[in-house]
Amino acid sequence: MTSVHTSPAGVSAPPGPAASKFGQTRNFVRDPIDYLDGLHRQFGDIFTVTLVGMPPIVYVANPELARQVFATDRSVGEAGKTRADFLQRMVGDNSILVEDGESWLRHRKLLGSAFHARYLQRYREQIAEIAAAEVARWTLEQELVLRPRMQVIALDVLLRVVFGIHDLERVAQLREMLPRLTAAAARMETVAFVLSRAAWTGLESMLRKIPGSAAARFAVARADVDRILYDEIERRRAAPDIAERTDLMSQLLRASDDDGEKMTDLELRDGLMTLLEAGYETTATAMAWVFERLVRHPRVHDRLVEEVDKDDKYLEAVINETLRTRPIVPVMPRALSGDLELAGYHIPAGWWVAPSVPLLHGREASFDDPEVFRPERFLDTDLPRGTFLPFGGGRRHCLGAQFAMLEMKAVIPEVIKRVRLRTRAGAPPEQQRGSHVLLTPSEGCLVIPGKR
Ligand code: HEM
Repeated sequence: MTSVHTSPAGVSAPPGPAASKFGQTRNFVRDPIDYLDGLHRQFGDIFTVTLVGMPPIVYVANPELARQVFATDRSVGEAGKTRADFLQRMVGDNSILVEDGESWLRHRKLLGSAFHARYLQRYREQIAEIAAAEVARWTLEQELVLRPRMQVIALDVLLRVVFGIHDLERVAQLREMLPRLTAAAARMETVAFVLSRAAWTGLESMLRKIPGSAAARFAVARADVDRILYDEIERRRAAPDIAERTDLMSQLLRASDDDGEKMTDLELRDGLMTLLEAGYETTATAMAWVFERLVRHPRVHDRLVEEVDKDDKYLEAVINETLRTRPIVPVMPRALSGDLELAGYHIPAGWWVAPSVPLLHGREASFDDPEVFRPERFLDTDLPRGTFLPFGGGRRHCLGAQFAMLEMKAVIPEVIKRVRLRTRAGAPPEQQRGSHVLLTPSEGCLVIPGKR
C-alpha cells in the first residue's frame, strides 16, 4: 500500500511509502542511500518521502525530471529556503547559499565575477605548494586518516589563495577558529533538530546566555571569526596594492554590481563565510574519496601515476568517476513557492522537490555497470546532459565547481608523486556516511603512506 496526496483538481502527488512520518524518518536516518534506493525500485523515478519536521520531499531519479526540477530555479524553485534553517546563522543574511530572488542574483553575480574561469589557472602552483608542504609532514609507514589532512589543505587554500591572507599568525588563528565554529554550528543544528526548529528559535537567545551551552559556544566562535574577518576586510581596503592583488577576496572588494555599487563590509563578511561553508569540507571530502578509491584500485592508481605528468585527462577521469560513485552532496532540493506539475503529478506549494544524485549516478540507462569504479568511462566521451551532476544544476549550480576541480588537480598529483598510499591488507571499502549534509568516508579514509 502507498500513501497518496491529491490536489483539489483530483491530480495526485507522486506516490510514497505508507509508513508513518516516524517510520520513514527512522528508515531514512538509518541508511538514507539504501532507503531511497529501495523506494526507487518500488515506485520508479519519482516518489514522495515525508520526514519528521520537514515538508514532504519529492525525489526524482531520471535526467529529464532532474532537468525540469533545476528549471524551477527560474520560477517556483527556491534552493536558498531549503538551506536557510541550518546555514543562515553561520553564513548570514547576505549569503547566496540561503538567499533567493533578487538579492541572490546580485550576490551571485558579484561572487561569480571573482570565480571567473580565466583567472583560476594561476592559483594552481600556489595550491600545489600548500599540498606539498602538508605531505612532507606525514610519517611514513604509519596509519593516517586522510580526510582531516585534506581539510587542512583545503582550509589553507581558502585562507591563502581565496582570501589572500599572507599574515601567517592570522592564518594560524583562523585555522584554529574555523573548525571550532563549524563544529559548534553542527552541534547547534542537532539540538535544533531534536527540539524542533520552532521551539529552538524561541529558546536560542535565552540559551546563548548560559555559558557552555551549544548556543553560547556558537555565539563566541562566530564573534571570534567575525572580528578577524572584519579586521582583514578593513586592512585589505587600506592596502596600497589592492588594485593589483590577484586573490579572490581583493577581486571581490573591487567588484561592483550592475548599478556600480560595491559590496558593503557585511556583504563581504557573509560572502567570505559562504565560500568557507561551501568550499572547504566539500573539496576535502572529495579528495579523501579519490584516495579511498585509488588505494582499492591499484590498476587505476598505477595508470594515474604514469599519466599524471603528461596531461590532466586521466586525472580528471579519476576525479569524475569518484564524484559519480561517491557523490559528496547527495541531494539538491528546491522548496516550491508555487504548485508544480511534474511527470503528470501535482506537487503543491510548500513541498520540496529534489534530484537524488546517488540514484541518478547509479542508473544503468546512463552508465554501463554503474556500480563498477572505471574512470575510463569518462575518457573521450560526452555524457548526455543531466546524467552526471556532482555540482548540481540550473542557476544554483555550484559556484566553485571549477575552483574545486582545479584544487583537486593541483593536490592529488602532489600526494601520489610523493608517497605510495596503500590500505591495511583486506581493509573493506569505506561506507558512505552522512555527516551534516555531506557523504563522507566512514573511517575518514584510512591509509598507510609508504616511500615512493
Ligand atoms: C568537490 C567539491 C564541491 C562539490 C561536490 C560541491 C557541490 C555543490 C553542490 C551540489 C551545490 C548545490 C547545487 C544545486 O543546488 O544545484 C553547491 C553549491 C555551491 N557551492 Fe559547491 N561544491 C564543491 C566545492 C565548492 C567550492 C570550492 C566553492 C567555493 C569556494 C563552492 C561554492 C558553492 C556555492 C557558493 C554554492 C551555492 C550556489 C548558489 O546557491 O547559488 N563549492 N556546491
